[in-house]
Amino acid sequence: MLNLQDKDLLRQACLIDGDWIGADDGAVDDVTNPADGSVIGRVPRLGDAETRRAIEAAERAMPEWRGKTAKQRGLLLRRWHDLMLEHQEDLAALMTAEQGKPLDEARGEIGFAASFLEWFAEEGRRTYGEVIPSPMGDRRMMVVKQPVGVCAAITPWNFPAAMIARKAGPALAAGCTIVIKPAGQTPYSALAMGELAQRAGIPAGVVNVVTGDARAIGGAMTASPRVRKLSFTGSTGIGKLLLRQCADTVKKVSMELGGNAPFIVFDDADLEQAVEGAMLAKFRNAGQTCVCANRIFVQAGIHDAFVERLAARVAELRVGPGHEAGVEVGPLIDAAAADKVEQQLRDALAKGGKLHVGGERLSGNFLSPAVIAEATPEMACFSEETFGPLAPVFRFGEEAEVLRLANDTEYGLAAYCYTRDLGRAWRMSEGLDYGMVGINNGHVSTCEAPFGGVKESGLGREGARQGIEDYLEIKYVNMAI
Ligand SMILES: NC(=O)C1=CN([C@@H]2O[C@H](COP(=O)(O)OP(=O)(O)OC[C@H]3O[C@@H](n4cnc5c(N)ncnc54)[C@H](OP(=O)(O)O)[C@@H]3O)[C@@H](O)[C@H]2O)C=CC1
Ligand SMILES: O=C(O)CCCC(=O)O
Repeated sequence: MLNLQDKDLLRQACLIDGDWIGADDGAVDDVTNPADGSVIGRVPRLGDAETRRAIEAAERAMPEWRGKTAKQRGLLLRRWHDLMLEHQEDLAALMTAEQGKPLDEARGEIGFAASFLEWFAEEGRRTYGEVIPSPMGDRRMMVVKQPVGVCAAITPWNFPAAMIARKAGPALAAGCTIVIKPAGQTPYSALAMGELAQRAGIPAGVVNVVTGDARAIGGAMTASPRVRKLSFTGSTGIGKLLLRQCADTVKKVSMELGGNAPFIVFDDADLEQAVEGAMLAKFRNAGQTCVCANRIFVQAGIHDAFVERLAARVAELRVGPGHEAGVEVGPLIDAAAADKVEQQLRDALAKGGKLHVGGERLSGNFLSPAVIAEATPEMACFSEETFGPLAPVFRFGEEAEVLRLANDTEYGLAAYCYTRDLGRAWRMSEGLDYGMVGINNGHVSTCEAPFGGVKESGLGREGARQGIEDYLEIKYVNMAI
């Protein structure tokens, strides 16, 4: 099934210091296709010792890499970007095989991933310092920005390429080197990116990719005083664990963690626009994005029409293996993910939810996308991240009430609001305790904008001009003249 034009993009070894290596003890992990459980291949199961060697390689590569000009680094990043687009079809096929998302979405993600390399190739040239007006006549004071040092990145399976590019792009542009640990379910996209980084001419040791034992690799990364920054995307639980582990060496950290996005539709919203926004915000990547609409709040006056229209649109969604033409919703990443969504569905139905469409466990990891109305805050889907194709609709009355409900969560990543009242749009965007707000728009992610959350959704921002700051240290220089 996996018939790549460029067979060398299927790498089954790890990239350390420019060499493709296996585990010291030869251990490997199977990588399976979530659509049918078939084994795609095997990747090395590295641990502590190999990770420490990767960190040492990254440290050795630092002086030469940071010594290049931002423009020189940018040219190499740009070449990496071009190669990703040149190999978009193969990279998308690899991603669909290991992650399950429809091929069109996978192609889109490769473009999205490459956009971060291009953006930061350019942004690296704009890491300006400043001159401070001195309070003393014989002193000059300035601020310069310098690369933070060796970085470590731990990334999830839901966006196997974009989450790597969003970290490696700014790290490399800033003059840092990096050791990347992709999710166990989706190593091939990461290894193919490593291969393309090499072909782009990025020197050995600047980009290293290690697969294997998450605890051992994460332990080596966080314990090492050589690693000066950790950037993590994944669950809030593992994020907290890594934060604790980073405390001993006081590393800089970026954390992009879970979400529980409210999607709010007021009576005055454009119904069609709101439904289409909900389709995108809820069912993209089978509901497995951290910015997915988790709770859909609809005002009483438009509620029934919205539910009816949403259910009709959801019934049209084509579910199936991602490589089949026309498929819009692929499998969930694994059985545990599908079980979790099913549990939330059962819980909602037991507590009075009304199922309008879907909700069946099809074969394997496939679920038919579901819409439940009459959802209430007592249901698990109100407080837990669903990460799957289940859309619970909550009815509300007043603006103050929905704002309180929307903010009633420990998460604070993305929120969406549909209204044609300009004043309300401002009030809601200011009142929502979230890092990102979509107004009349169900898709906010782009390389030009700062992506990230507040509260337990994380620390720091990725993308945009802010995204490179997390990879830079500020140095203040005071000179007597
Ligand atoms: N914010 C987001 O985008 C994401 C949120 N999630 C949320 O998390 C839930 C569970 O998903 P899951 O895949 O388990 O997410 P995890 O947080 O467990 O995995 C994310 C990454 O962390 C790694 N990891 C896991 N344990 C450790 C550890 N002890 N030390 C260092 N690294 C570690 C994983 O490696 P390995 O794969 O090898 O275990 C993976 O690379 C989802 O259902 C969803 O709710 C999940 C993914 C992305
Ligand atoms: O789930 C994430 O962590 C990234 C979401 C990217 C997107 O919205 O496309």
